[in-house]
Amino acid sequence: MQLELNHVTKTYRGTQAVADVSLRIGPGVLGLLGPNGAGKSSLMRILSTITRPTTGTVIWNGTDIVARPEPLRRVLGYLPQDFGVYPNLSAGEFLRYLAAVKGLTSRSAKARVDELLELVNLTETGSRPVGTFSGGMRQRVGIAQALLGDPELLVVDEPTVGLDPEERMRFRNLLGDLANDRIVILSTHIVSDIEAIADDIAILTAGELRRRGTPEELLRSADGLVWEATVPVDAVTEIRQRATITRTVRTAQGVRVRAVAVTSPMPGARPVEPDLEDAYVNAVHSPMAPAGVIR
Ligand SMILES: Nc1ncnc2c1ncn2[C@@H]1O[C@H](COP(=O)(O)OP(=O)(O)OP(=O)(O)O)[C@@H](O)[C@H]1O
Repeated sequence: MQLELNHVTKTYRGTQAVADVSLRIGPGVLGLLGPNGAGKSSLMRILSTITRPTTGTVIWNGTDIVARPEPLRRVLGYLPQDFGVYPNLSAGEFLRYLAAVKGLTSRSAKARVDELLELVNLTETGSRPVGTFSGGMRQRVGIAQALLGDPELLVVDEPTVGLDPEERMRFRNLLGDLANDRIVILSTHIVSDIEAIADDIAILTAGELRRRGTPEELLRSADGLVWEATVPVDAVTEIRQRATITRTVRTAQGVRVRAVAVTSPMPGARPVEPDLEDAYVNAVHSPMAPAGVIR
């Protein structure tokens, strides 16, 4: 099971959304992390064969998905960012409808839908229309529809947008559990969405792959670059001009500032261990790192 992107670019009428991205992806969770507009959705639409790359190739188990999309489509589950539901149908009705569209027989569709409703914890919603569901419940319907065909490749685009913290956590756990024997690609701009479940992280910004590695490798890439100091409130604006601030906490003594910089960016700063948020901010804001892509 391997997905391979070779020098993939995507240009929309003059806007370069994806710039020369090469990646080899195997089983497990790949967290695709990047700010808004980084090109995550464009890349995911390419992987889902919804759109074609402008240049470059995408190879699924040896087959070029642009020339022959069918082998990948048969094993693909996709949850797009703008996933829509038929609001008057119940979760079961909606999923059985999609199963029929996918070509499942009504008997196997019923069994599969019941199994998936159980998996995403929506069995109890009965005949309640999906239109009355919370954001988190709708996203769980979205994941269930992506899993209808028991996909080998599951692509989920910013699935935690609009979820409350508890729903977000449940959703993350569900995705982590699903990754055992398939490739799960999850895009987000929130580091904590992937921190606990991704064993592989790719950071994209302005269409470029800035870093690729395990969480440990990414942490190491920010070693020696993270500083903390408590400073007067009015010093923060000036520090911001010299360093990328990743966190500020008000304390009785002033503001505790955490910042990423090559050298100490403020008086009295002490170096601290980077966390993944620091490593992400460093990857996005620093010029292309000397090491470039980690692997
Ligand atoms: N269909 C399109 N036509 C023209 N420009 C597009 C189209 N889709 C995306 N873009 C542009 O390509 C760039 C990358 O967008 P993309 O949606 O892939 O990024 P993203 O990382 O998913 O961001 P977001 O989280 O905001 O969706 C942006 O500048 C966007 O405006």
